[in-house]
Amino acid sequence: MSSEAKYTVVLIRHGESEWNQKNLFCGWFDADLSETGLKEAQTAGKLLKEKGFTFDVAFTSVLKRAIKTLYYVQEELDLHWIPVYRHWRLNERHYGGLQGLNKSETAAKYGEAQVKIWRRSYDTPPPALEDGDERYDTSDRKYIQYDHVVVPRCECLKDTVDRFMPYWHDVIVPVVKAKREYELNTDMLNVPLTYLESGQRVVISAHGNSLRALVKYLDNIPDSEITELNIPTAIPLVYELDAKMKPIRHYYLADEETVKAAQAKVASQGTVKK
Ligand SMILES: O=C(OP(=O)(O)O)[C@H](O)COP(=O)(O)O
Repeated sequence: MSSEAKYTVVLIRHGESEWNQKNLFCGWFDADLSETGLKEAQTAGKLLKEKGFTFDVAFTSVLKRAIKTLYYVQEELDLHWIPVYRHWRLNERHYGGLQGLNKSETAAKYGEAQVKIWRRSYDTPPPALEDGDERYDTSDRKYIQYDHVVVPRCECLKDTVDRFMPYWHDVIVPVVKAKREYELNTDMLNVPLTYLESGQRVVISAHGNSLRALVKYLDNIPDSEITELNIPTAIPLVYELDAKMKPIRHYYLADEETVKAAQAKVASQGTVKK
């Protein structure tokens, strides 16, 4: 850790899901990990262990591909006991009317440029789901615990930023700082204070676009440049932060060539297969 760095937060996109494998837009659909994804998650855990990482607290979404990835990381680190907080605010961006469509076929139908706008632009949402569409399920038990409807009809990255960042500021940051006195936002999480005293080393297991939302904020990436950011599956991304939670540096736990190839693979999912 560099000398001015005070905190470390590790981000990890889940391992390959069954829908990643089929190249389908997934979003809030609760796809499972593929066999490959499961192994990727185990490898990520082994790597974290080998590099000497450990965690006090973990955060994840309410989608099983992220929850299971976190579990396999915990398994490798023998950290089954740490508190794990799951929240819909860490979910993947909601892909609306694109959910379940094949990305290459969509590129063949609407053009690669349009698919890139849908996948990577900051504020252009995909088509919205309409009432009666079975993909718009507001009765899902994962979400009915809240006193207002949280299931979106679609989300652009800006929408994802808008619902992820309050959770970062109000829940994750105080836990990272192990601050004992802060305003609990009970709508989002009721963290017992006893956990806060030791809760400094945090791992966040989430999704390609929910992590793009966080990385955009942390690295202050302009809207026009976020289009080029792709986050590969299951390669831990380490952020070292100063006392004010400003990033000092970040790095993937893999060599540059491996990361670039994995990022290019993600980017190419939206191209027409020749
Ligand atoms: O559900 C998805 O993300 P996830 O696999 O990280 O959960 C999306 O289908 C990722 O697709 P994208 O890389 O085209 O934005």
